[in-house]
Amino acid sequence: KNTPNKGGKLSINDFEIGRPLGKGKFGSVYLARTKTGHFHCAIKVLFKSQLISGGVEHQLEREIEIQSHLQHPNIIRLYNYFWDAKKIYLILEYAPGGEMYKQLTTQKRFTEAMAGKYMYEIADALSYCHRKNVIHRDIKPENLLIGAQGELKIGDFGWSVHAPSNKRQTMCGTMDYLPPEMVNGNSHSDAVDLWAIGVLCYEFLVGKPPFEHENQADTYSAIKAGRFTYPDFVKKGARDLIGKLLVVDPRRRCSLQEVKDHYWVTSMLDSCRRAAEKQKAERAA
Ligand SMILES: Cc1nn(C)cc1-c1nc2c(-c3cnn(Cc4ccccc4)c3)c(Cl)cnc2[nH]1
Repeated sequence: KNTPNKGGKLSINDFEIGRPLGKGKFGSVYLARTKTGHFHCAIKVLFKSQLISGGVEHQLEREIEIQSHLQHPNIIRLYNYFWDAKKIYLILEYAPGGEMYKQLTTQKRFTEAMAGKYMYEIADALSYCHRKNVIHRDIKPENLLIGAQGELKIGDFGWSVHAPSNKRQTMCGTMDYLPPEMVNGNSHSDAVDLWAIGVLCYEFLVGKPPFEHENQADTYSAIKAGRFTYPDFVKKGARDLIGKLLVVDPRRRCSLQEVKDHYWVTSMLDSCRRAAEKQKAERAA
């Protein structure tokens, strides 16, 4: 019934639920809007029973704790959460552009301008996280979304649910993004995110990750050796940046600030901004 909620306690009755956006092991994500004000959001519904049988309730607490305190234009906001007898509801920022992974699959690979802009945005988001002592540890296209202005949004802090579409076969537990120190079982630092954005940049430009091999053993050995090759169409500037991130020794990887200041990233960012200006001028004309 549509009685406004009493006493201000937020509940699912304050929202109108729309189509499913993502489905997964522990629950689903729905498009939703508030009954008052029609504010659009994404509601992630998780089943307590499955969280407990999955032994992941503490991970959820940590993810909520982390994501509710992060406020950055390239990170999906966690506005609020509440629960009822059987479920936990996370009220998340809605990203109208959908999943980065789907964009990449459809386009096969991104232009240098798009890849460079995305690299700036994710480096900015991660340096914000690292300043708050948060390591993402799970950067990959499946965990990225696209905002209303086509900007990259880190969509999930370790709680990825699978969208209805069938994702990459190796999706659950793809190890393409694992850095050598994690493959070797060594302790890891925020440098794991540096390695992951090196893999991401390569995949944005090439359409597949650099260490992908038929069998796991070859992927592991390629990662541990930092062994990969570029197709001819990958240009010098991009190779320079990727080469500074895909460094086996985590201490020798370039910093997020160096990614943001990298000559290839800044020149791609400028060309994106010029293209956007031109588009805006044409629309206004
Ligand atoms: C799907 C989809 N298509 N379109 C047009 C918009 C969306 C959309 N989905 C979301 C979603 C959404 C849905 N599922 N998931 C799980 C997930 C997490 C990270 C990457 C991918 C999937 C998140 C969110 Cl939280 C927030 N905003 C979203 N927007």
